Amino acid sequence: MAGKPSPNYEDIIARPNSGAAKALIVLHWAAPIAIFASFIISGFVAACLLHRRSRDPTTAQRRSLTTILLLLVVFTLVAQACTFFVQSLAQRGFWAKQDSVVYILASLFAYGWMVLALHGHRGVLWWPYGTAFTLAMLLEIPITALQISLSPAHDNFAFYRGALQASRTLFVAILCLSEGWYTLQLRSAKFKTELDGEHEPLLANSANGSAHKPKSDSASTHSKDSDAGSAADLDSYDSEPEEADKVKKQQRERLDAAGNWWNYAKEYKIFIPMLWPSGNRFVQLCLGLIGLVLVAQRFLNILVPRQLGIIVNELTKDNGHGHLPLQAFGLWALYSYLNSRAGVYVISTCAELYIDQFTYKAIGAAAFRHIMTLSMDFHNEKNTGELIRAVDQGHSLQRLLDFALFEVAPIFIDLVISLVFVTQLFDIYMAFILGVVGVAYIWVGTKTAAWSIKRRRRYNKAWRDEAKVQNEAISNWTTVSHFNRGRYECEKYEKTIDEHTSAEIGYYLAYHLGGGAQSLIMLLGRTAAIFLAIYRVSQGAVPVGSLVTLSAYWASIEAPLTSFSWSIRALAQMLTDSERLLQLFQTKATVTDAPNAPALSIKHGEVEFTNVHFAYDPRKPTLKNISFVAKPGQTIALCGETGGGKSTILKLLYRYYDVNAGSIRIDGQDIREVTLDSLRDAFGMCPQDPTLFNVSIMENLRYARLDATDDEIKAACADAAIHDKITSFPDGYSATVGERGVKLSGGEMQRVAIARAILRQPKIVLLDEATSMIDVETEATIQTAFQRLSRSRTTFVIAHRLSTIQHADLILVVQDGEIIESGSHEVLMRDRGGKYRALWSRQLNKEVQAVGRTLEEGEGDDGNA
Ligand SMILES: Nc1ncnc2c1ncn2[C@@H]1O[C@H](COP(=O)(O)OP(=O)(O)OP(=O)(O)O)[C@@H](O)[C@H]1O
Repeated sequence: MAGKPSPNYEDIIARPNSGAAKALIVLHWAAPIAIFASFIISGFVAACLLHRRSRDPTTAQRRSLTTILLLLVVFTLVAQACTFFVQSLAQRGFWAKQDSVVYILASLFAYGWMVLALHGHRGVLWWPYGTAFTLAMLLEIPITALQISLSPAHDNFAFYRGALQASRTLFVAILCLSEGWYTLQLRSAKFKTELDGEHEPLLANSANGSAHKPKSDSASTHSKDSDAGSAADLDSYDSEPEEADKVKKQQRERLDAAGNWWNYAKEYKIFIPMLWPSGNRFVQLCLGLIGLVLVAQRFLNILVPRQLGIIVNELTKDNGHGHLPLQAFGLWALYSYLNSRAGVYVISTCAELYIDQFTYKAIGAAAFRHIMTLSMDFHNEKNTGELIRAVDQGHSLQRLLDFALFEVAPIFIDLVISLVFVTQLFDIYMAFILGVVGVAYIWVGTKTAAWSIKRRRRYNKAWRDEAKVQNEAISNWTTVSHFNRGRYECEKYEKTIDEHTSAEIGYYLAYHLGGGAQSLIMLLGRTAAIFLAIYRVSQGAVPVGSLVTLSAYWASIEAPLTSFSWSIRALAQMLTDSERLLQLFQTKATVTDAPNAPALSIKHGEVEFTNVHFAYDPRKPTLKNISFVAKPGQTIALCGETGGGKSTILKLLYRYYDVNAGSIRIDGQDIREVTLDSLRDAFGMCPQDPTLFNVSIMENLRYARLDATDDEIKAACADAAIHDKITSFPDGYSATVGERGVKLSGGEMQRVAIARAILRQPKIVLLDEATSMIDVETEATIQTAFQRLSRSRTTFVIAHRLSTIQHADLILVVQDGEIIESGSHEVLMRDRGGKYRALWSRQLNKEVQAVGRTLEEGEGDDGNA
């Protein structure tokens, strides 16, 4: 080490070689490090243990008192530093002992950090302060005792330093006591609240809703905001179920606001299987290669500037003698090449490409698979534009693995290496400058990240809103034009663009201002380090090559710090962007396979509904006590007024939803106890409003049975009375149908859907108003195909046109979620007061009136003629 020994060592302390003096040196080095480490570690532990930042009414007062006392501590340190400075000016040859300087500088750093941390958030996490103050008091007392006992007599400067040291110990003791007092106060307040709670009724959310109301505003603030495992959690147990989600959301927001990254990041473990290539040897090899390159880079970062210093030292030694340091230069050239983008970096950048592609596929495929397995309730609520953007933004997680392994880990290693290297090159003061610059740089980076994350969230929301408005207007263009709302939609869209751009500016301003502040810190640090290096060279303490090495090495110091701060911001951005993807993955399908469920086996096709109850919304029952048996091969018709629950019966049979009570069995097997795939494979469904993919008609038809031949598809189309129509299109079966089939008429779409059902040759047929948009003449043709399709297959038909279901084996009349009549057409028609008979007569009346009107119009025309 190149440190200069103290010229007047005895001036500073008496008995320099005594055990007491040695103990003081050890305490000087250890105390600030231990105090700072205890503060950081207990902060980390508190965050992991879900301790919340306290925002109770005493926080402001407690924070002010702690700040004042901490500033007094800082003042004593600054004053002590001044005594050394003034003494070095006043007494020639006086040089402060290194351990005393390190003690003062490092303590300044530790207490200064605590003051800043105290004002970083609205709330304060007090636990780390309590730990650090207790430790500080335990260490400052022996330091004070040793310092005073070792002070030389009649030395004014030593006397002042002793007095300052003693006052600092006093301030730290007051800090300790005040922490203890406030903690006890809070404990007793909390205890009192709990006791009061015992007098409240057990059913907190009683009918009048007043039982759980806080007694006063301050009590409410206290219960919500006090620390660890606090009343916020209790609130969530006591609230109404629908409130629970809201409370959870608020809790999460508080965790965000508290900066509790550990808990926030823990939810992301869901993505680990997508990021870690457990089954892919090649990608694992790529990861291994990157690891090797990282180790090599750590060495090269030091070897290149060190070699330059060696060249300079050789040149200055033999200045003007024509000696060329060829070997040193050759090594420098080799190290520089290896450390360049043409060297070992090529390996890591190529390997990264494969890792990125792996994660891209893993995340994209998993998200898509998850969306496809979600149940109908999710798909009814979803917004397609938002969903697609959530998956897109979720891809930023791709960088997460690179980030964790190849950026964060090397940064810490680089920082430790650089501290050791500059200490070895110069002295502990250089390492101190580096440490302060590093911590200040990272601190500003962290603050900027926290500052910009809120803006980033707003920016993301504005971006999604813009996509949502755009998507809705474009996909509902017909409705927009029906109501001539083009201008209204344009204005609405422009507003969302304005919100998006203003949120974008807010975010990027925060981002760039933070970057500027960090650059300034780096510049100041560099200036201080170079100045110290020049000073040490001018003193002859180190060779000039060390200055050159430091100058060249500074880039290697800056790089990890810059990427650390970038990485924090990138992590914040990645996590924010992927929040929605996380929510998506956390959404569970409500209809799933039971564990080890067998496949459905259909021998006869008997379907039995037993006391089925169901509601989309628990407040309004949709189906009540539905029971019937469909014998194998029978056709069951469902009719009744609109909204009665007919389609819901088919949806339950298809297991779009699970029944709330009762059961549905096929050949004696409860449909909840067989696999969904095997169940749905058994059905051929013709929905009320079929939709088609924007591909050719042929491809749309083949979707029903992927291995169907062209001839089979054409035969099915002929049965569904659509073959001739398709061949009349200019492109025939190759014609594309437009988005969701808009190029086909409603009747044509229905016939394509019928052809699909015929092609599928299912075991059970479900026809939900399959011919509602088809004219009577064509329907008669299709009926023959239906009869063929439903022969020896259990068939369910929903139809409003009763003539189409009169031959059904069993007709169920559904009204307000109940089966009010059942039987064959003949049986139901016999009941004079029955609903079915009434429906028939109403429909017949309508048809007679229509025929009458047609005849009248015909006669009128004849008369006119
Ligand atoms: N996804 C849903 N969420 C909430 N309520 C729904 C949903 N689907 C249908 N409903 C409601 O359930 C009730 C029954 O609807 P369903 O579609 O089964 O009636 P339906 O008898 O088939 O009517 P229609 O003859 O008009 O097709 C209606 O009141 C409807 O508004």
